[in-house]
Amino acid sequence: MTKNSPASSAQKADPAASADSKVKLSAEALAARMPNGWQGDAALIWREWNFPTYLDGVHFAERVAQQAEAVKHHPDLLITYKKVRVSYTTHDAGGVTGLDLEEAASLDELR
Ligand SMILES: C[C@H](O)[C@H](O)[C@H]1CNC2=NC(N)=NC(=O)C2=N1
Repeated sequence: MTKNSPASSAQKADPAASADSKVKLSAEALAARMPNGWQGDAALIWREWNFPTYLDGVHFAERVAQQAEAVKHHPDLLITYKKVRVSYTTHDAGGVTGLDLEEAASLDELR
């Protein structure tokens, strides 16, 4: 691929397409690439957000779910009072992949 060639249509259409969702990351690779604010291990990564109201958390979870459906990569969502925990793993790979990291890093803008 030459330097100036445009990204493939698949990458433009589906940003998650660029992240490898097939290969489970090693613990070392994961430690080096863990997105800010996230924690976990090679099996699963998670992060919690606090909200002023319960419904603010529910609406955040809805935005996360909408994005998940768009990219066909679905986190677990635990909605509790004024708090939401999002957990990512790639079921098809048996653990955390680059796609999980990419999706996790993107959620701050949905807050
Ligand atoms: C066909 C469909 O895209 C796949 O089953 C997707 C759905 N959402 C998914 N979400 C997650 N977290 N892991 C997967 O392996 C996965 N696979």
